[in-house]
Amino acid sequence: MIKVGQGFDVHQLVEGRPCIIGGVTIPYEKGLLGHSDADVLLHAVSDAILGAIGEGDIGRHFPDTDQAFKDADSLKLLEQVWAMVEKRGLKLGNLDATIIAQRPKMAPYIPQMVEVIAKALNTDPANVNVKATTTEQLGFTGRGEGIAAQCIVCLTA
Ligand SMILES: Nc1ccn([C@@H]2O[C@H](COP(=O)(O)O)[C@@H](O)[C@H]2O)c(=O)n1
Ligand SMILES: C[C@@]1(CO)OP(=O)(O)OP(=O)(O)OC[C@H]1O
Repeated sequence: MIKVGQGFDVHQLVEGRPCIIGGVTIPYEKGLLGHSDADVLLHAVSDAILGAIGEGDIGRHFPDTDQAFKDADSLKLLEQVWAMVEKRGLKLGNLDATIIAQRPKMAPYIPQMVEVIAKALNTDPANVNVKATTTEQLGFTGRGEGIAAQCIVCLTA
């Protein structure tokens, strides 16, 4: 049995916030704005997993109206999402994600992001692929106003 899900998220880039992507704090002049730590990649990963198991999205499980999730560590949220998968006796087949950002340069931090995500999902890093693209200076990502991420996951019995 195979279950697939996809996730997509966007957060605004603003001054005075840390830039946390894939559980890694990236040195940059701006950071992502959100109710939680706004880790756009971990949110896309969480939504893909929730989609695969038919459990809606992270907003349903961790509402942004709940002070409990103010500045929440998105890695902890992902761990809670993954516990729902393990409860169903499923494991990760593979995961593929894309960060859409003009800047900062993600490549130096991607190996660490892969390690973080693989550990949270109790899997070999070989099953986790993270990549990045600019939008060639087009649109909100190209203007550096925000960062987007998308993810697809495959879960197996
Ligand atoms: N924020 C980013 C964006 C891209 N990369 C890497 O650069 C390569 C070229 O990007 P294009 O948008 O011109 O295709 C891309 O394949 C990534 O490896 C990055 O590290 N950080
Ligand atoms: C993660 C949550 C948690 O409060 O907050 P945000 O950081 O605002 O992130 P978003 O992707 O907009 O939606 C999910 C929220 O529930």
